[in-house]
Amino acid sequence: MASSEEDSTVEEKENNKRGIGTVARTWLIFYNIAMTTGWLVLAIAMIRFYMQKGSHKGLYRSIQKTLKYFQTFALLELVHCLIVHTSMLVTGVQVSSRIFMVWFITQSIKQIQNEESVILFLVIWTMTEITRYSYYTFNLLNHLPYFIKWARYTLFIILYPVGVVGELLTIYAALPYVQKSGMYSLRLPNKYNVSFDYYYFLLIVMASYIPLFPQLYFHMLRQRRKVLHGEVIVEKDD
Ligand SMILES: CCCCCCCCCCCCC[C@@H](O)CC(=O)SCCNC(=O)CCNC(=O)[C@H](O)C(C)(C)COP(=O)(O)OP(=O)(O)OC[C@H]1O[C@@H](n2cnc3c(N)ncnc32)[C@H](O)[C@@H]1OP(=O)(O)O
Repeated sequence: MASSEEDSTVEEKENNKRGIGTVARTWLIFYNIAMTTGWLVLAIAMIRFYMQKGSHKGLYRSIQKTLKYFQTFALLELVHCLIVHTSMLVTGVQVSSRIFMVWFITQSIKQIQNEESVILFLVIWTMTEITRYSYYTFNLLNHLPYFIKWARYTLFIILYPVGVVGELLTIYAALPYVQKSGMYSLRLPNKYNVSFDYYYFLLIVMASYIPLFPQLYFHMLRQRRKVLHGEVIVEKDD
């Protein structure tokens, strides 16, 4: 009895430290378990597909539903910024670039779905998200194994740039199809009198990785120093 009271006091103290209430904490635990499970299902589906077919061709098609579902669900992370200590700007860039890759590139341009680069970013995203969501879950439960904490704040050093390479190569592979089909583009003359060229938009998106990706990467390096080495870091307000 005494011990369970002590446990709940420790838990309350941890929650107070994070500044989140019981309802928010319960929701986050549910969300993080659901997301860990989703990305684990994706990992198993990819491994099974590759073992059965011996090729990556058709892999994206076979997992697209699960991917779309769980990556889109991650939009909720923008709402979570209101309850956890995280930057809305950093989260916004991260989530929107992923949604963009799934819906406006890979899903929209069927011809590129069998590119190796698609498998590259899918594998990298999957490894990252299984680690990240299991870290959040165990952390919220106050039972965080050190290796998960270490993996969360170390694997990204390699996974982040490799994931970016996969994404950029995929957008690059999409360019000729976008140019040829004129998809999502609006040519003049039209009744709105505006023009939009998705091909050039994609070139701008690719170029925007140059200023934006280092911000995300250095943010994670600062988080690493804070969490693994206990450094006190003063972040600028977003
Ligand atoms: C419309 C066209 C748009 C085009 C835009 C083009 C932009 C191009 C640049 C973008 C490039 C991105 C490429 C990317 O997609 C490639 C990859 O992802 S490759 C795979 C490798 N990736 C990673 O390793 C991802 C790393 N990124 C992240 O982890 C997050 O996304 C990030 C938002 C960067 C994390 O930042 P955050 O500040 O949240 O860090 P922490 O995880 O340390 O969390 C801080 C505190 O918040 C608590 N927290 C956060 N979320 C939760 C949650 N769900 N549940 C519970 N708690 C949560 C966390 O515990 C920390 O709290 P405390 O400090 O109290 O412990």
